Amino acid sequence: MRIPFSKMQGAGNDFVVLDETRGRLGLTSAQYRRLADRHFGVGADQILSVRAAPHAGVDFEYAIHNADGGEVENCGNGARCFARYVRERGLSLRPEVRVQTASGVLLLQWGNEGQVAVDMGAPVFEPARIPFDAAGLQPRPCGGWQVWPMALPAFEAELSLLSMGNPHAVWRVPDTDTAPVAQFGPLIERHPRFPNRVNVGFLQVLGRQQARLRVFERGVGETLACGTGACAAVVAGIRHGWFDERVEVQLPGGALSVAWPVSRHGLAAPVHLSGPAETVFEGVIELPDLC
Ligand SMILES: N[C@H](CCC[C@H](N)C(=O)O)C(=O)O
Repeated sequence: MRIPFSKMQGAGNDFVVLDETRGRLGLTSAQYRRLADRHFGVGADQILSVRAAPHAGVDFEYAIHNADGGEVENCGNGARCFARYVRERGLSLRPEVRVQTASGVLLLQWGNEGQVAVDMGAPVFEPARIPFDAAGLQPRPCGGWQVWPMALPAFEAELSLLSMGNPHAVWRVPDTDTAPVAQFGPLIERHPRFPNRVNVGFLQVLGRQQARLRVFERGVGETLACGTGACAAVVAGIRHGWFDERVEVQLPGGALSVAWPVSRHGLAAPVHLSGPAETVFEGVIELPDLC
């Protein structure tokens, strides 16, 4: 199957974007994996599928598949690339675009110098909705929980858990350069208390409006940036009292800006994410039938 695609990136988090506005391609999980493969395919952290609006309340639908082929609920960097994609292709010239994802509706707004702002919706803290199995655990103050990763010597960390439509665990570390991302990222990602697995953020607080972050993403591994991960880290830090309500987050691939106006709207306040989104190249791939 010959498939045209756009290769895009937001702060180094990279995507293959497919136009399914005239009908679905019907790809299998194995075909999504092949598209994401950096040796046998195009190479990407996620595959984004742009689809026609499923109902009158939104302008488009957007499906997200991780490099492991699994479909997921949300992608913040992908949402900004989505906005650029539909604008560059003339699919929408509106300054604001409403997009249905598997976890809800995102509002995308064009900013200056190619920046795109996304209303990512409100964070969710109830364990059952993250989801997180909290049986036998007492919540620590400010939303932090204590989790013991399995098959490890006495290892214990306080992880702040929340959902941005997709599940996140945030671990504050003294220095992201020395954070145990490769060692503990996969173990926490697959911890049995996370029935849908989890994205793992390693957060360094630089000041009340500055942070550094590395993210071991569910279904991918460490990426150069994670938009929902930046949102989760800032929300957790605000709840802990470490941050003001707008934070610049430095990730290995670039900077993202996150705001959560919780003092005005409470915990149900929407999280706003803004940052870059660029098209790297266009291409066509001959994709084999893979089951
Ligand atoms: N790996 C994530 C999806 C992509 C999130 C990330 N690329 C972003 O920008 O939010 C998950 O499994 O929930």
